Amino acid sequence: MLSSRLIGSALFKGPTSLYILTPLPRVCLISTSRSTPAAYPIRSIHSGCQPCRKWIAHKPPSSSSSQLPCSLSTLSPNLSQHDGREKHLRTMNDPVARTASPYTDPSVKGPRSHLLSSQRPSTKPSDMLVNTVNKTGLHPGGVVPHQEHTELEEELHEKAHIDYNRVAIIANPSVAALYEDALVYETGTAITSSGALTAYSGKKTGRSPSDKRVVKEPSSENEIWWGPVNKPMTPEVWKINRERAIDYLNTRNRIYVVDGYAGWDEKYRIKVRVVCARAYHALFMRNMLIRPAREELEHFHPDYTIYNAGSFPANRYTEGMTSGTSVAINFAEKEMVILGTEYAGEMKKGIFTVMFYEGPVKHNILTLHSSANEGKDGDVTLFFGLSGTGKTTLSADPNRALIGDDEHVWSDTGVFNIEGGCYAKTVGLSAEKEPDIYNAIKYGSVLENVIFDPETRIVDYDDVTLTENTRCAYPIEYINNAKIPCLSNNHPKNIILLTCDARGVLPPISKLNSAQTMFHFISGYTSKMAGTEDGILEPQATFSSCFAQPFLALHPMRYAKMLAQKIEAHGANAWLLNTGWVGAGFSQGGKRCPLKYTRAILDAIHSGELAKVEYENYGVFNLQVPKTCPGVPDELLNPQNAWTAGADSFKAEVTKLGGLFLENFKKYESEATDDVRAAAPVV
Ligand SMILES: Nc1ncnc2c1ncn2[C@@H]1O[C@H](COP(=O)(O)OP(=O)(O)O)[C@@H](O)[C@H]1O
Ligand SMILES: C=C(OP(=O)(O)O)C(=O)O
Repeated sequence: MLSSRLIGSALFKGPTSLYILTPLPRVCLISTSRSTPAAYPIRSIHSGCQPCRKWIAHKPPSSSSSQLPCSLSTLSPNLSQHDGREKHLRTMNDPVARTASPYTDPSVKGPRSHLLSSQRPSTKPSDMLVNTVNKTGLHPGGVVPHQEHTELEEELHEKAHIDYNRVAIIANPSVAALYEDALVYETGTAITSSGALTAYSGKKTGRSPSDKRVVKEPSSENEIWWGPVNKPMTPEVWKINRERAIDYLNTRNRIYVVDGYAGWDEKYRIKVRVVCARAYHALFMRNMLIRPAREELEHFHPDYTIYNAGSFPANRYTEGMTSGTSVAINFAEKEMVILGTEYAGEMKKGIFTVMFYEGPVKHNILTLHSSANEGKDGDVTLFFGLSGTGKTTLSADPNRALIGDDEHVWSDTGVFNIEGGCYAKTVGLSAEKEPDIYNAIKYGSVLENVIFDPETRIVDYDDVTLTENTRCAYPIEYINNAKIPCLSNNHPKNIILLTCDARGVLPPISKLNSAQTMFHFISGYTSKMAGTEDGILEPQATFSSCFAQPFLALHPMRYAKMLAQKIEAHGANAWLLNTGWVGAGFSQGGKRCPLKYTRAILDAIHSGELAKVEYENYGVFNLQVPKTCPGVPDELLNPQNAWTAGADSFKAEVTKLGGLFLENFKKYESEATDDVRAAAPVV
């Protein structure tokens, strides 16, 4: 029978855990997995119960269940009859393999096992409970007066005053453990029919660029591109916000730590630690960072740390705060603090900004807001583009190996991905149109803000009730033809500047000369699509230099000049590809260029066929437009021929857009060369 204090009304087992439902409104979660390096402290989930803070140690498979803390054998006499299953639980691997070195040997100890003390605490049940005091019926676990800490815990305590005696620090947990915690503690989480965890990010369902701040401090002050993208924060305000975030984390019963790398090239990668309050955020970053081998987690000391206290607001009365949201980066302290937004994309884009700073400043390498893939003969294509222009969709190509979907670096030896995962938009997703992405949404993936059927848990990807910006984050190896490690030693052969022109006047594809490439890279024109940024509800013309303005740490011309040098040195072909509206604009009854045509254009670029066809000049923008392209109707290729909303409106729209380009370029004109200035539209 169950121990009288823990007698429960029901008992069920998950893959790594034993749940004891007690008559009180509480659930006790006892990890039974001794193969999972991130073993949990035994603690009750409801807020009032003092945790039993002994770890379940990793035992060799031969050890009997009686050696488990709290003696599972006395809790359930039937357990011994399930030896086979127990053995399976003990040896079960984390189903989402670590990219670098899949962890297959259960005797390999994870970071949890690395206690600072030479003596591991006893796991004998009698010893385990002896040290607890003040046990009551309400708090049967009592209080543990003393405990030892892992290296990781000591580091968090020292650097950030994380109260490791009160808060359970769950370091690098398994996917299963994160699922369980998210489901138990976080409103709006569920498992969908395909096995993904779906989470709700609360009020903020997109990034908050106007709440981003960079700490103004001597080491980086002269490098940063100060202005609306990088608004300064004083070191004093930084301290206040950081303390507020840490105070919040210290009020939690459990916090999560995820360690990983940013950058697949070992020479340039940075070590990142995420400290957060939500299991959903931990799983998101586990997917998005490069997952280190288990042994590398043993003594992982981060270069950069993110403190994500997104469920707690910034104090609006703190100097310089314009809302309850604050996303702040400190390049001197190498830290990032998030308050007042639970949108997970802030973390990945924060690390991206770090790479936009560290890449050029420290290593003279070029950080790119682009996806990348590689053909069978090793030819690399980069797809630059702002949010929603098609980086993720178009880089997932059954004929080409995926290097990455969003963030890359062009170094002197080739191209490497910064991330270990992809963050795909799921609005309108279907198995037919985007099979690679659709099939990647499975166990281990994190869906964000989607709507699902309460009975079947089938997701309706067309339902935008919570946001247009529904997303899924999955490890890159979930894409079948991902190239792992995600890098190429070849320099790009094709550079594709993606734009999503909601006016419908830019051609679906144009060939660019090098001056035009620089002009369009510096301009970074697209229509901002609804959703990804807070407050954008319909397409809006925007110019975002280097197709990455919200993430740039340095002046755009620094990146542009580096790109010009690289294109010249390596002789890449460049193209402007409009994935936006054809036939007419968004408001005039046009439609988005069907994906099949965009894909046909890319196939023709990669096969070399498009380079061989006849071209014509497209006025105002002076772009070279192909007259034909295999798999695409001829009339679609020239917007003037495709236009259905009347010749006058076409002329007006082209002229208007040309004017917007000219107006925007004024701020870069003084630094541009004559040929780049001459590549501007003529209106
Ligand atoms: N012709 C097209 N090319 C690319 N994407 C398209 C096209 N038509 C519609 N889309 C949709 O636009 C969105 C592009 O988003 P995504 O690929 O995630 O962009 P990014 O990675 O650049 O943010 C996807 O939802 C995709 O299905
Ligand atoms: C996650 C983002 O990037 P993208 O939309 O390009 O995937 C974002 O801009 O918030």
